[in-house]
Amino acid sequence: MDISEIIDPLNPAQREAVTAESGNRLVLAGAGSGKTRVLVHRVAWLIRVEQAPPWAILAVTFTNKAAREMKARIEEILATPIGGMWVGTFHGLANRFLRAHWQEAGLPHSFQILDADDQYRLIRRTLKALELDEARWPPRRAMGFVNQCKDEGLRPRHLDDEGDPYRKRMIAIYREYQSACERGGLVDFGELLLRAHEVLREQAAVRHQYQERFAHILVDEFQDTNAIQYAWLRLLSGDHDNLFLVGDDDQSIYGWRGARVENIQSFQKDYANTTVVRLEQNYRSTGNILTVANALIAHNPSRLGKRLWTNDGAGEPVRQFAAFNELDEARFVIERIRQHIQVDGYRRDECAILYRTTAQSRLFEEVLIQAEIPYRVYGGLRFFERAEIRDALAYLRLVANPDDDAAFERAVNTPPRGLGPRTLDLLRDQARAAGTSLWRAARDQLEREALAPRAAKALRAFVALIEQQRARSDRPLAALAADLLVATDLPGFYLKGKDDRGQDRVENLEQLVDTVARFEAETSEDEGDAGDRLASFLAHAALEAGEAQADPDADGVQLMTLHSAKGLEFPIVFLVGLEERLFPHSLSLDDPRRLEEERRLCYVGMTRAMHQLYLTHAEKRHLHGKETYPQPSRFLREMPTEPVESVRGSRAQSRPTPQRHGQEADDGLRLGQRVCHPTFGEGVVLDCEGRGASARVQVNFADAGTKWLVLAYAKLAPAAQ
Ligand SMILES: Nc1ncnc2c1ncn2[C@@H]1O[C@H](COP(=O)(O)OP(=O)(O)OP(=O)(O)O)[C@@H](O)[C@H]1O
Ligand SMILES: [Mg+2]
Repeated sequence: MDISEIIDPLNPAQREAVTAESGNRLVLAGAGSGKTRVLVHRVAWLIRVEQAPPWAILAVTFTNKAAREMKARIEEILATPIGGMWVGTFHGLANRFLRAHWQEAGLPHSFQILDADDQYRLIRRTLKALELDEARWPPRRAMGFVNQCKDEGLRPRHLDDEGDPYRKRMIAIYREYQSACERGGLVDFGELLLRAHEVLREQAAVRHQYQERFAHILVDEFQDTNAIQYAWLRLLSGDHDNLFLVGDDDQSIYGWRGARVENIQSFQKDYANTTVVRLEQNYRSTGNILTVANALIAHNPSRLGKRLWTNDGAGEPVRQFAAFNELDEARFVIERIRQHIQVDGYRRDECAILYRTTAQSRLFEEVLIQAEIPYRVYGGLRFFERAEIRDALAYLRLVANPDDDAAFERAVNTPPRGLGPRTLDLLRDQARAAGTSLWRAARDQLEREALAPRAAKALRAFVALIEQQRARSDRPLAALAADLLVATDLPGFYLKGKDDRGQDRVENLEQLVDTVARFEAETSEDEGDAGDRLASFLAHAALEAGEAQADPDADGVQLMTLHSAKGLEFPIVFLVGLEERLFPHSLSLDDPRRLEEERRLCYVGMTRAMHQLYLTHAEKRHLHGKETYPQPSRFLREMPTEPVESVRGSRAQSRPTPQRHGQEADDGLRLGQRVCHPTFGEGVVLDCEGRGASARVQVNFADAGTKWLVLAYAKLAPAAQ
């Protein structure tokens, strides 16, 4: 048996983890130390050497993309397909489980997954049904409450209002929302996990079946599991001591969404016989990048403690750039990317721009478009989230399950059918009173001829459209999707629309038909039983909505939030917007625990870089519609000065007259002179450039940090010496 492919690419510590005998293992190790590699090779080892059948292995990844990559990599090592192995995200796996056990779970055969947007709408409808004012009971807060309860495994019946009227109301909203979900056969993301957990907990036969089946359970990014996910793992594993978990407490960045880094400690307590494996050699980043990242994360007090080292050289210094505004920042970044591509020979997709908030991508996109450099954005508006795609999906969902109220609401007047708000309100009232879906209420109203003739005609046409499509459910899915586009005339509606993206939207709709066809071709062998391919496509759409772009192969500069960069690596990384209130985010400033999480997020961002890391911030930025003068991020101050080098980049590009550096400014200010600014207080002149109206000075203010100011507006006065 040839095992060299499995163990040769590993160092001794990794090898030990990969070839370990059965028993619980926790691989606790820093960024880039090969945790994901160990997991992949472990699966290959189990199949090749321990002769574990693929179907006896369950592997959990953090994204669907990571799951696909893991599967591909294992198949490459083993040179054989591994169909039958369960590999996916917790949500994807819970979905798979519930599709197989819908009866035990008390769900309809073709239950529909609600994504975050649908969930939000349903919460709003719930508030309306309860006659609660959104201003007093913000739907986002209610949604957060529901999701948090589900992540902790709590149903309304488990909750006690503790005499608190606010909490009491939230529980009432949760209860009402949940019954609306039950009526429509709808399952939100939290419900997938909770429901799967309940089935395993309460139905011994099912539990035993899976405990027997999964001889090996492996989890990547364990530090970001929440309470219900951990409980789920415990049930699946039973007392088989077959958990192989890898994680890094310094990279726990989803606490705000219920992830519990404490699960790492709980695991060691709950399973006393766990062997902990540590990996300390980093294979990803240069010495300089590691030095700076290690120094930053050392500012977090509560760590399990580990240090990373590398055999590679120190490499380039980490480079820091202070832009004078966000446009200057974007131009600097794009200019550097151009150099790395043209001079150093990097590919575009080897350069990544990472930011804290999605809104930051827009300016980078504009500058990239101007520079004619292709790019791709992760985590922007993804294919399955676009309005036109959601409209088309709403029809598909009604075909799968007409009781899906969220889909009904979306489809019934898109394109407009002349159904007025009064008719719709009437349907909602009827549905609520009778405890049924909007679809049933609509049919009932039509049967009883209770509607005004115009409304009745419009509604009848809508019901007939859906029923006709339902009657022919044996077509291939792509044919169904194409027929629906014709029957609804969504393309015509968008072409006639006022917004100038009509053509774009029509192309997206056409792409949906292709996507459906591809899905069907790819899954026909895998999910054979799915008498319900449509339901499984819709689940796929809902689960994928969180990630992947339409064209995964495009070679473009990569733009993404720090959160979605988790687990990835790029030769060149730009970590941008390192400013107080942006990063760390203003919402985290008052809470030490959230501040630590922001620091971990910064650490995650830095440790994505292999060869070169840039850290940038702007001295002036439009934020929430206001012009602000942010302080550089505290994270910059927490980094050592040594392998960090300040660069003066392409300022020339955004500055009219770059000549005359470092001399005397037009109105006689000297380098090194102390000056006073009405807002920023006292500082020292560091640099001057330009003449006349465009003359600028760089001042290091004692309280406000270093800034470039236009002399004509700056109202600088010489400070008393
Ligand atoms: N023993 C090794 N020899 C050479 N390269 C390695 C070795 N182990 C890991 N690598 C490489 O180092 C990089 C980081 O590995 P990997 O992504 O598995 O780390 P990780 O610990 O999962 O990182 P993260 O914490 O960011 O998820 C990858 O490019 C991987 O191929
Ligand atoms: Mg990893």
